[in-house]
Amino acid sequence: MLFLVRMDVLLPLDMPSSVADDIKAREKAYAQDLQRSGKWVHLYRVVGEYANYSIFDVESNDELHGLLSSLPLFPYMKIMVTPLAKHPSSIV
Ligand SMILES: O=C(O)C[C@H]1C=CC(=O)O1
Repeated sequence: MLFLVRMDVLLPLDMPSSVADDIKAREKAYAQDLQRSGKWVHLYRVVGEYANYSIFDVESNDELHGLLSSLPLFPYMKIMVTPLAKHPSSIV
């Protein structure tokens, strides 16, 4: 099952930079593990925003929820999920 996911990162302005840097480092490691596993298929920065658009390929809504809610940045992100279906004109 494919999902388009937008994540907007909203770190508290008063969060110490050492804490933010630790969360971002753990987020990067987790995100790269998921990319290597094939579940996090695409990850793009939104130009000019601290946000990304991603494509996930997972078995279920519950699996996606588990992956997203395990992101170290999860408490600090607004996440929007769009389920994707095959387009009738698509050739892939
Ligand atoms: O930077 C972001 O967009 C948030 C998050 C998603 C992957 C990652 O490493 O951080």
